[in-house]
Amino acid sequence: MVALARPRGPRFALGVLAGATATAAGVALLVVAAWLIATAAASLPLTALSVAIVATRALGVSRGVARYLERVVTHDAALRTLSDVRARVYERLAWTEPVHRFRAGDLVTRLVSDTDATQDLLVRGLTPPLAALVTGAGVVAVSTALLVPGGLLLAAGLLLGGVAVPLAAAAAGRAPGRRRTAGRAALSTALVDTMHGAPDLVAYGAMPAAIARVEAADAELTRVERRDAGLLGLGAGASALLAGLTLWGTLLCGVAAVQDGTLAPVPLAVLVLTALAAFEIVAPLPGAAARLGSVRAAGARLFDVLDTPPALNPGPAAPPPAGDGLRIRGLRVRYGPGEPWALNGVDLDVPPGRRVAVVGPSGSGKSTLAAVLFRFRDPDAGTVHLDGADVTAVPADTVRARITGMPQDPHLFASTVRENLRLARPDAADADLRSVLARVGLDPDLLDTEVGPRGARLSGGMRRRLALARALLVPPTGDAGPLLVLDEPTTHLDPDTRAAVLDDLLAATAGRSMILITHDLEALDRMDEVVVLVDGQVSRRGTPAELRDLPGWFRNGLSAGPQGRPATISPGGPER
Ligand SMILES: Nc1ncnc2c1ncn2[C@@H]1O[C@H](COP(=O)(O)OP(=O)(O)OP(=O)(O)O)[C@@H](O)[C@H]1O
Repeated sequence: MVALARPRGPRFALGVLAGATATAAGVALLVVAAWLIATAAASLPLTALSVAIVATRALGVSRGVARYLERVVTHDAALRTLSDVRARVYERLAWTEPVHRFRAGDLVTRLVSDTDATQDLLVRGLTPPLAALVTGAGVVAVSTALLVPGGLLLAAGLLLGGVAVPLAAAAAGRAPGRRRTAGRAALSTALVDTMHGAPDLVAYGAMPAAIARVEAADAELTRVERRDAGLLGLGAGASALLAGLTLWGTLLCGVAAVQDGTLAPVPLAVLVLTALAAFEIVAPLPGAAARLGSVRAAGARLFDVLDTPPALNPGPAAPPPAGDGLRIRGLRVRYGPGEPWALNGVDLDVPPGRRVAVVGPSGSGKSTLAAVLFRFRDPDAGTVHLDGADVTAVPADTVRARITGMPQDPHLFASTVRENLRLARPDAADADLRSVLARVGLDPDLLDTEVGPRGARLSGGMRRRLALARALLVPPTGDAGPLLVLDEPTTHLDPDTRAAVLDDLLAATAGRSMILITHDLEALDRMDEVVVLVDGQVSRRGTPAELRDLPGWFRNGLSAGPQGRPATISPGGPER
């Protein structure tokens, strides 16, 4: 984690310097004040003390200025590091795989709290110990110069308060820190799951159990936090005890030295107040050390996201040449080593302007094909060429500009219809937005309507149509436009709406290259080709009319109708 802050090294060094200056100024202020009071007590003329008086004022001011500078510089460096870390995490998430691997609430915690822990480490765990080291050495040197046993006593006190107590606090805080980080993740996972699934939980009467889970996670976190606070209190108490013991020890040593005549009375006051001030240097360390356990646990969770192997290779920055559409050969994909092939040797051609329907039973690999085309995953074997260029060899965003559409579960953002549409084309004029809404059968006057979280204020049909409108809005890049990949655009719609949406969709996309993944077999007459996928392999391909005459899943599905369509089919059966 510290390595992440390396680019901000000079700023952190300046922060350490400013922190050390602030602490040194605080100690020096007390030392000079002690000398001033003790010397003034000896009734010297006040003018002889003018330098010390000015020094006291200067130290008082410079202490505040240096502390301010330290806070500004270290927080600035830490926040810049944090934004670098966040950018890396978001970039990693854009490669999609962690999104599928982690639960939503857990991922939110990793993104927010665990990333924030980096700041905790840099601001509290890095700068204060280094500043303490620099100032502590200086203070011990001054004390030793005044009285060797006093200096040694102070060194021992500072080592105990600045090293032994923080080490003990770090050891004692390791397990609670881990539990605290895990507890925070458990609470937000339970909360987000409950909020997302609230309608279903209410419908099945499972809400009280879900709330009980949230309460249990909350109670566990509170318990751990309370123990954490106790630990912090113990650390602060131990520091105060050590400070008191060192002060008394120094005083006794100093008084003995004054009686022996080896130390004058004025340096005695300086020595004792130096010891008192010196513990300001190590005071923040036990608290910071006790937090190291949770910082380490948060760092491990953060690197869990950053180290998740990507499902695709981002590719170098070079645009693909314009050309002959999509050409897939021998495509094989699986979701993990040893898992069955979701796609197992698929060939598919979609020349510009051609419309291909991909159908097949549930789990046959249709959405996996869409995921490869949207560049959410890379092929494990085989090739996908778009206009002559291998899609894995060009940046994912370049491919997504030429292959666009609607994933199986499109997301609507809690904003207006206009803003949801502009996601696809930020510079689209209202006239374009109205026209695309009309094309998918939505009222063009809806532009300013708030759709609610995940489009909750729209009907299911309207949500689907809005997502379709967004897919259709992507600017065309050639005559046939970008290849449109629509993954079940009519799912969740009632049969009448489904037919109407498909009709509107096919009319609105006339002349455009398209892959339509669907379970609506009746409406495919306007498609140029139908490809039937079964168990990740192409079992039949042809025009809708040809397939209607061939035995197999397509003909069975058509005769069974929308309600009776077979969900699965045996892999080796004669009806493939
Ligand atoms: N994220 C994932 N992790 C692991 N396996 C997955 C994942 N997504 C899909 N699969 C598996 O890959 C296979 C193909 O799934 P896919 O979603 O592509 O099928 P589909 O034809 O789109 O199904 P449906 O018509 O039900 O949407 C299935 O066996 C499925 O269990």
